[in-house]
Amino acid sequence: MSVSPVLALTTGEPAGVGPELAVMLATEAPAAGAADHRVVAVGDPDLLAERAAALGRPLELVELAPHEAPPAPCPGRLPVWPVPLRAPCRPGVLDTRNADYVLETLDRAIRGCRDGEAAGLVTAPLHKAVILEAGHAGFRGHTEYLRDACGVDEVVMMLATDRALHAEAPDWRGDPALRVALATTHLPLREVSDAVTPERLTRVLRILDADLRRWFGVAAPRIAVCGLNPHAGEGGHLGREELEVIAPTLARLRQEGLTLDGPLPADTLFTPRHLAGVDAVLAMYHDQGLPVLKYAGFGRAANITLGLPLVRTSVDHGTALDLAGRGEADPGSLAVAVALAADMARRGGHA
Ligand SMILES: NC(=O)c1ccc[n+]([C@@H]2O[C@H](COP(=O)([O-])OP(=O)(O)OC[C@H]3O[C@@H](n4cnc5c(N)ncnc54)[C@H](O)[C@@H]3O)[C@@H](O)[C@H]2O)c1
Ligand SMILES: N[C@H](C(=O)O)[C@H](O)COP(=O)(O)O
Repeated sequence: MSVSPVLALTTGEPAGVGPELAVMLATEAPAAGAADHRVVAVGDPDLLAERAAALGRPLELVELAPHEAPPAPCPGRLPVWPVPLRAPCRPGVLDTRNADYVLETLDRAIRGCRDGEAAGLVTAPLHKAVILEAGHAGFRGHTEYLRDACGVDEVVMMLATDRALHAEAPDWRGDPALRVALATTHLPLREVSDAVTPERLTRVLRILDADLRRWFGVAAPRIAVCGLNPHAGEGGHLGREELEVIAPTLARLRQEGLTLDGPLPADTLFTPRHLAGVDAVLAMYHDQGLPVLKYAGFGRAANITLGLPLVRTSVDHGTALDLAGRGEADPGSLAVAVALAADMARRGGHA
């Protein structure tokens, strides 16, 4: 009999919606047919109790000692790996004193995955600017932090709509399936062109191909690759990255056996005819790919970090400071992120 995987859920920026989304998830009955798993929140128990009270949701918080097994899942009960806040927190009000708290929750969860306490990591949103303003120069996001913490050279950010999570369901009638991976992640636009190198594209596409097989059960991935420039460079008249970098790299990788379309003009790639039969799209930069994905499935999509030695998923949204503490944020993406992490853990995680 398979044991239900334990997932560590970091509750993210304490002034954002993360803590209350964790409360919502813990107090709602799982959807029929939902994957079997046990969630352990990583954060300040008093903060979670406060948000549960504000939402009027009774919640029993069970503080776990290191390596203590969480109890069986039960709506209204939330096991916690406790990490204390550094300063009192009001919803919607950022405080640089809590930046180290956010990073400590992540470190605790990473340690838990490495030590076999958890089979995967799910992250609620953090606020990048407050971490930078607290003095963590160079901080870019969870994705890059996990890359460095795990000591790997490259990771790939991919967001997927929940249709993609049910690829095996032939009667699905929901949003179109879409998986969008990024060649570059949190970079100012003026640095993107220099970052699109043959070396980076090669690493990213190899990881994407391998992890679609490993985590998503895609036997022979077909990946559509965007150009960088309008009309994929218009034959070199609107930029030469397609001719000099992207196309030659794709040609080399095809010889390795990867199935790659492109480079294709990004404006028409995201249309049903071009997406038919495609398992993932590789966009060259953040706002080339993610607006399309979020238009198709905001609130029903998850963010996955590929290329790590551990399972990591996240929500498709940020800290939503404007909604924090009001109980109005949609927990849909967090539910998808948790279900996907459980699925990935079953396919090949650690614990
Ligand atoms: N996974 C993550 O950690 C993650 C993801 C995206 C953004 N961020 C960070 O979050 C911070 C704020 O970013 P932003 O303002 O660009 O994006 P945001 O997603 O926080 O907010 C954008 C809009 O979406 C709405 N929204 C967000 N989540 C929602 C939810 N669950 N239900 C209903 N509406 C929701 C907000 O109210 C807002 O109107 C930034 O620091 C950003 O870097 C973190
Ligand atoms: N780029 C992501 C998004 O727009 O949803 C987001 O900022 C998350 O990044 P990390 O998971 O790296 O924090």
